Amino acid sequence: MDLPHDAPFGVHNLPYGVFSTAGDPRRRLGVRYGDHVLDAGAAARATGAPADLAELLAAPSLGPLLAAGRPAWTRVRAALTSWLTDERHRAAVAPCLLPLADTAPHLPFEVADYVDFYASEHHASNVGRIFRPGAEALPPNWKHLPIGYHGRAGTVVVSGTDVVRPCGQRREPGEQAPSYGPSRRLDIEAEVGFVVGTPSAQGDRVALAGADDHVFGLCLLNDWSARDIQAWEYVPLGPMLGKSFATSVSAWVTPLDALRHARTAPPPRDPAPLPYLDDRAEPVPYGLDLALEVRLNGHVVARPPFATMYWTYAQMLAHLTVNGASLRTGDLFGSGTVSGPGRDTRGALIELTWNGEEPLRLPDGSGRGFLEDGDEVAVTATAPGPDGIRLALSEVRARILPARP
Ligand SMILES: O=C(O)/C=C/C(=O)CC(=O)CC(=O)O
Ligand SMILES: [Ca+2]
Ligand SMILES: [Mg+2]
Repeated sequence: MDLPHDAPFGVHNLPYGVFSTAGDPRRRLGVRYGDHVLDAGAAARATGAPADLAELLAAPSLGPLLAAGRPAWTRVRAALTSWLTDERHRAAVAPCLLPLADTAPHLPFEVADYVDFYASEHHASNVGRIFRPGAEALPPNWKHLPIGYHGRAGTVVVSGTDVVRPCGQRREPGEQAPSYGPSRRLDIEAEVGFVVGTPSAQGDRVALAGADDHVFGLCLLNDWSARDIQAWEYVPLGPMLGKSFATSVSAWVTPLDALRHARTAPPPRDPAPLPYLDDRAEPVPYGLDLALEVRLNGHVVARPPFATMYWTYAQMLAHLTVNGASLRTGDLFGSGTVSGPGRDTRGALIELTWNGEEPLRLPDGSGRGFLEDGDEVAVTATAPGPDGIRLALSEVRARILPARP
């Protein structure tokens, strides 16, 4: 099957996922190729791939490939490229390409630990002003370390899974006591999620230059946030039930190897961070020029630029492990909401509508401060590829269902 050279999910991209079909409910590893999915295990068998590669690709999850480490990632990617482009393999591989529309996506890997950072200066400043009026927009530690919190790995769901409006305690301004009920301020957070492959030993630290030995790739992530539950519960220990009810990730994980052309210098840091976070002398820049788009009911409401993120994934990983905490295969860390400087580049409704005070107008004439039942949110992104082409990151999309009675 031939795809144009500049296809967004063409041979320069090759994101990984797990799928099944109506006719075959077994979970299988797939590689997205245009509007098709390559059944990777079947392709390995059809092409007579080396036994170790074939075994990694025959797994029902990305886990074994993630754990196999960077040399295996490189070999598998080279093999996939050759199977999809080399005349010798095309006839054998053709039956392994299934229409994407005939496949059902599953969570591509078992999420081990989930951490969410807070790495956009614009986002942190905006929510600081909203949540803490009268105080400094950024807390005093913000420019010295990538702030984050440990989230709930078990509620990470794959794109397309509906999200039920959470219930919880909330206290609105002016109310004396909290009440229990459905969140009235249900929000999105458009983020990039980084997937850890190679584990690290407890006690070890991962230096900036080690990040690419551990990080396999990335997905798009929506950290659903119930702002009313959050605001009441999170002082002083941080997010809990306001964010733990669901976090959505895209079905396809883009390998870091596909994003070589998206590498860019992060913004200048002032003050200079401590040496373990100081990336000024690093040979490769760890910033990534990803252009995100957020759609609400099909209508673009924001275009957040990932290149403006203050902290990079290498700094987040260095910070995560600087106390000797170990990494496990399948660890997922979110960048934090991606917001740029402009109003229409903000990755959360709380910023786009300034806490609901300035509702968005949708083309159907309705307004939105926060999400309504039935709303559908999709986050997509593109990145520079070779020869000026743009690669696509797979979308993360979900619809809001009413709270359970
Ligand atoms: O500043 C606060 O009090 C709250 C911030 C957030 O809710 C953002 C968060 O979860 C981290 C992020 O996505 O940037
Ligand atoms: Ca978040
Ligand atoms: Mg969440």
